[in-house]
Amino acid sequence: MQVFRYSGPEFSPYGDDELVATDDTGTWSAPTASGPLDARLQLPGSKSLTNRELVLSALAAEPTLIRRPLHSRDSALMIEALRNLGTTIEEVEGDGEFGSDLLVTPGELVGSSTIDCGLAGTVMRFAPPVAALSLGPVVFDGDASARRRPMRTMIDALRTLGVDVNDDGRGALPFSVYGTGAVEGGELEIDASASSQFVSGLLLSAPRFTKGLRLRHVGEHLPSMPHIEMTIECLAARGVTVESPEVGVWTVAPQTIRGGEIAIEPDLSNAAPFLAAAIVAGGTVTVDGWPDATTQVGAHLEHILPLFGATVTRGDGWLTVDGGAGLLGGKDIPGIDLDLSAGGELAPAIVGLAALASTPSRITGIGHLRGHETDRLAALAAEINGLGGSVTELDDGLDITPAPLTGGLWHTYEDHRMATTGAIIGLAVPGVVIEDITTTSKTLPQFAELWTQRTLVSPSGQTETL
Ligand SMILES: O=C(O)C1=C[C@@H](OP(=O)(O)O)[C@@H](O)[C@H](O)C1
Ligand SMILES: C=C(OP(=O)(O)O)C(=O)O
Repeated sequence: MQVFRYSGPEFSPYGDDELVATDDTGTWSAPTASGPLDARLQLPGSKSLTNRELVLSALAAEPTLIRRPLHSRDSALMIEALRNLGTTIEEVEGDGEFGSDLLVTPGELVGSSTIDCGLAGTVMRFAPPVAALSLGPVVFDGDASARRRPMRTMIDALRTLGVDVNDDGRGALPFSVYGTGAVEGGELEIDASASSQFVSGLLLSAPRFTKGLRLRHVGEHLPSMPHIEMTIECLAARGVTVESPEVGVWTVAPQTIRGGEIAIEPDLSNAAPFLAAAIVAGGTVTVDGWPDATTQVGAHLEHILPLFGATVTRGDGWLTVDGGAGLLGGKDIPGIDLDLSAGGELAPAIVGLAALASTPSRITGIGHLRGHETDRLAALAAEINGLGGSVTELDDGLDITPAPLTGGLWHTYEDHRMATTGAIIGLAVPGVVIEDITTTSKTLPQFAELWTQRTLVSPSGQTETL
């Protein structure tokens, strides 16, 4: 097995032991695959589950041991945020391949701090209701690009609940939450069409509101429903009942949030580029640790990837994608027509595959991706078109027409999923240079290592083309 290491910024040729070409700025020459894969890998924990469990552990009545959590920028920011609010979080030895377990001991919630949200939607939407429960002012800010992400719904929601919030009127970071140690709660209407995380953030803290919460979504769209289901399931596992008397309405009575021991599933959304690699290079990619039942939207890959001609098999704790000969072996990838409103998080990888398809694709229901790490619709269109592709932006999606792609610089817009989408395309298109592969540290710091060492390793143990 060859060893992953950073090397110079120059693109190609890859020496025998130069698996990854990246420099201090994160520039990375995406490896091309030369033959069918036979890869099997494990992935670190789910960002969405880790950050929910961290919040619930901080709000719980007793300590929680979080097993096999994600260690990444987004989880580190959440840990820091909750520590600032009075929670004790210790790293303890665990059995996971990707770092320590976390022992979370809830404390009295205190304010008087500044919380750095980075670019993490989960931190900027889940932590403000916790700050509202704390005593003292809390300033929320983040990366420059985070100041473009929608926050108005949360700011207005907290104000409606009687919490004093000070912002500059843009409905975005930065803002300050003046917690008084308690939130009364009660009836609340919000428009969560820009992000499901507004619903999740409010539901996570709602059991600690004096009167609980009756939350109604009044907007036209509600994206990412599986993520709301995930929130409800995480609460249920801690003994908290959330009722949904009608679609778009949730009620939570004031209840105790239990601690205990919680194991985090692998991040199935981060499995998407690895599984997509089998469709491009051919052969098989297996992800171990695949849960039998899950609320993670990545589970939908089992049904989405066959639309691109793959055979997907799921067994006891694993999922395999078989791409047959693969695009590189002469097998065409069919285009697809898909409403991805439930799984917007998967869209960049799906669009990456669609850009390599032989027939047109239309991906819709993802207008809210304009408020993700970057305007993902604009970014995907610009980067694929920059390589010679033909992508048109729709109000709520993308039209992708087949066109021959050539190598070039793939900009990443500080977006982890832009980087991994460039890697998918780079498997088939020589000369794709990812502007900054370190953006993957947001949810999968090991991406480049796993991509080169685990995915592109042939049965003989030799790394394909590298
Ligand atoms: O609650 C969560 O953990 C998430 C919800 C979704 O957000 P949106 O509803 O804003 O798309 C998803 O895209 C994001 O990556 C994670
Ligand atoms: C939209 C995403 O992240 P966030 O949690 O920052 O919203 C994502 O990971 O695709």
